[in-house]
Parts: sequence; structure tokens; C-alpha cells
Amino acid sequence: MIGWERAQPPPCVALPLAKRGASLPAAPSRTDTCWPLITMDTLQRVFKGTFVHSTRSCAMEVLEHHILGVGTSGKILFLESDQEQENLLQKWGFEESKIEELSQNEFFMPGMIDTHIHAPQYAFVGSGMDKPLLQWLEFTTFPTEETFSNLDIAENVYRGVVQRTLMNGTTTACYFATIHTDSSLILADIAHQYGQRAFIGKVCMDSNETYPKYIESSEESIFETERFIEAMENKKYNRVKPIITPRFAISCSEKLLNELGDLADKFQLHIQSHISESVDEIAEVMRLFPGYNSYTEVYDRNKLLTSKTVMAHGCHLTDEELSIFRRKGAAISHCPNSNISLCSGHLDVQNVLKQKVKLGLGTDVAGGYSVSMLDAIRKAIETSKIIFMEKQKRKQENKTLDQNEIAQNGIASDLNSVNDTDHDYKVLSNQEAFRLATLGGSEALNIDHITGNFEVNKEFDALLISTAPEIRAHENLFEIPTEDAVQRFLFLGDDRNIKAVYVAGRCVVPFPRND
Ligand SMILES: Nc1nc2[nH]cnc2c(=O)[nH]1
Ligand SMILES: [Zn+2]
Repeated sequence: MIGWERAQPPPCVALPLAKRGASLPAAPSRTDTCWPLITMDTLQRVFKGTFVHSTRSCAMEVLEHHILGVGTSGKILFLESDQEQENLLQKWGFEESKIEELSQNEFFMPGMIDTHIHAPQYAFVGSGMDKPLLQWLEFTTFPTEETFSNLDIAENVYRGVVQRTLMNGTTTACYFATIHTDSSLILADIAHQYGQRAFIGKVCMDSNETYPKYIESSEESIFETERFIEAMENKKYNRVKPIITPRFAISCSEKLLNELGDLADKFQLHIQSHISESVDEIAEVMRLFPGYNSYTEVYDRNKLLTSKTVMAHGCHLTDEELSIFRRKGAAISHCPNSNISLCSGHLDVQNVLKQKVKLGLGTDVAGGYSVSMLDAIRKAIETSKIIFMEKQKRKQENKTLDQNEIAQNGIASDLNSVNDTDHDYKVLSNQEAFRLATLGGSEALNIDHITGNFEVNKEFDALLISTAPEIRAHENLFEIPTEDAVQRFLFLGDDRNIKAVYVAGRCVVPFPRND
């Protein structure tokens, strides 16, 4: 079994974290069956300053004057008020002089989680933005992806996308590669080399009416997916895992979808695909799968909707379909840049959250033109504002219709009445968007027991942010309340503000020098 499994109660465990520390328990004897499993985490680094993260109950928690300890395992051992400093140092046997103190302009936030990105499409990011989805796939995307049978092309583009996303603060990326197994393995290796946490999907597609050159048979697709999974297993990467990746229903036969569902189950793997991105796409799916009632049903009846599934877009899902997502514990990756760039539609984030469906953000490079998750945060907020304005406009139009009806008939029919929920619509807050890019992403990928915020025992995936005035001279971010500095970073910041990136406690940006 591979993947980041939620811990089963282990047969034998080390002491609870709170009890670990300076006074180590005696090592068990060699004959003790627990011996190989005991690992003592020792305190490796301590940071002091401001930490900003999300929890289940608080979209954005700002912890000033705090102290955070990271163990050799890469896990967070404590996060407490710095008033506890002396006790903590004593308990963990750590020297005060080794504490790394942040400046007034700096804070730590969790690493961002891109729940949907196409690594090969980095090759043409920012171009081909003048077509709707299906034409864009046919004329821009498939011809480019086809060239990834060439391993040199793959190596070059994949190195670029891993470097660029890491520099922009993506500590976890859920990647689509191409149909080519060997170049997909190169992507896995590069993510591993650079220390990025990643899911890698060898893309599966056995149908392609519009561009038949970029295709595999269903047998080949299953055989190659198994080869990919096995090769990944043999590599034993700690933080890079395979993910079952049917491209979308249009490019997969029912047989292929079904067999991929079986593979996901057999190896207990994560699953990713696209769903209900554009109206034309949905019509095509319903034409190709006449025996199904909805797009969601196509995946669900083929065992592709599980608690480890993340489906990109979902702009046009009905509430009934969303309720299937909720029941199955499947997640949606909201890709607002792509939704706008390809004129696919808007996802109503507030409705998805109301329906209690797991939700993360994705860049969807290169349907989306930015590799930055900060851009995804901004576009998610802007999309929500557009929906808000549309609802306001509808409300105003209906009010006018009502007034006209009253003038004519003395009473208004309720034909024009706006749904109650439309009146309550709230724009997605900055804090909630921040949560979607961090903790939400970890929930969507079902790795929230490992990463997503600064809870003790999770791995330290973090960004050291600097809002110092010399970085952006034209905005005075100096000496403003932390909440305001965070908000301004979310709207105005970029990779220049990201001074360091940590994955599981290891500094991965700036990149280590080779000399
Ligand atoms: N945005 C997007 N949608 C898709 N649907 C199927 N393939 C793709 C893709 O590469 N990008
Ligand atoms: Zn996509």
C-alpha cells in the first residue's frame, strides 16, 4: 500500500510527543519487538516571532510572540507563547543562542497547496488564452503534451515548473503529467530532488476524437499506470506519491474508468480528474455516457469518487451532485483563474462550503495563466465578488419587475422572487481564501493529518514572509497590524516576499547551491 495513510493505531509507538524531551526513556532491549519502530524526535530548530495559520475553527489565527520547535523528523514539536521559552528550552535541552528570531517585518505562514496543476502545460503558460476549453485542448494542449514522449523536453519543463512553484510558495502540488510513463517518473524524481511534496499523475486517456494522435489503448493505459505505480513504489519517495489520473470522462471509455477505479482501490491510491468545468464539456459527457444521469454519476458508478478524490473545477455541479461528493468525502479543486481564462464558468464557493464538500484551490496551469497560489487566492475572492454582484443585479431586476406587477395587478406574483440564500450571499473573505490555499488544500488532498497548518505533530511546511519596505518600496507595510500586513501580502505580494520555503522542516528555497 502506498500513499500518505492516516495513521492506524500502531502496534508499538514512541512516547507521546508531549512527554518527549530532555529526559529520554531508556532504550528498549534489542529483543524488544518495539525496537525498530521507536524513533526519538530531537529538537532541531526553534523559530520565534509571528505565525499565521488556519484552524478548523478560525480561518486566520495570528500568533504574535510565539515560539515554534521543529524536530529532526520535520514535525512541529511545539508552538507556544514565547513566555514559555525558558520552560521549553529546558525541557528540550536547547540553547537560547540557537533560536532563530524573525524580524518585525516577517511572519511564518503554512506552505500553500496547489490541488490542481498540469506540469507539462508550464511549457506554454500565458499563451493560448483566446479559446474555450475544448478548442484549447485540441489546438494548444494536446499537441504540446504529445511532445513529452521526449524525455529531454520533459526534464526541462518539469525542472522549471517545480522550481517556479516552490519559489512561489507551493509546498505541495497535485500534478497532472502526460500519458507518458517515463517522463511522468522524471517529474516525480525532480519534485523529490527539490523537496516538494507532490502527487504525480500519469494521465490516462483512451479516447480522443478531436486529436487522435495523443491517445493510448485502454489496455496500455492500465498496464502503464501499474508500471508507473510500481516504479514509484520502488523509489520509496517519502513525500512524492502516485495518483490515479483519468484525464476527464470525455477522454476515457467506461472500461478504462472502471479499471482505474479498481486500481485505485487495489493500491489504496488518491484519484484526480476534471468535472463539470464547462457547459459544452458536460453536454459531450452526457452524449458519450447516455446511461448515466449526471457527470458525477459517471465517476461515482466507476468507483472514482472516494475520500481520496480531488476533482478540478465543478463549476456547474448541481446541489444533488454536490451531495454525492459530500457523502463520498470527495473534494473539489477550485481553479478560478482557469475558469475565467477559458470562459468555463464560476464556481460558487460559498455554496460548496455550505454543502460541506471539501475544497481547495488550484492554479490549473496552463488553463490558468499563473503558477502562483497567491493569484488563486485573489481570483477566488474576485470570482466570489462577481457572483455577489450578479445576485445583487438579479435582486434589483426582480424588485423592478415586482413593482411593475404591483402597478399593473395590485399584487406581485412570486415568480420573480429571489432565493433566500441569494439575499444572504457573503463574499469570500480574505481569511477564508487563505484557509482554502493552506488547510483547505490539505483537507482536499486528504493529507490534513500531515500538513496544512502549524498544529503540533504535523510536518513543518512553511513560508517565511517578509513585508519589509525595501522589498516593495511603494507600499508602506511597515508597522501596521499583522492582520493588515497579511492581507496586503495576499493581494500585493509575490515571490520576492517569500524569503524561505520549508517542507517537513527542510529549507528548500533558496535552492541549495551545487558548488
Ligand atoms: N483546464 C483543463 N481542463 C481539462 N479537461 C481535460 N483536460 C484538461 C486540461 O488539461 N485542462
Ligand atoms: Zn486541469
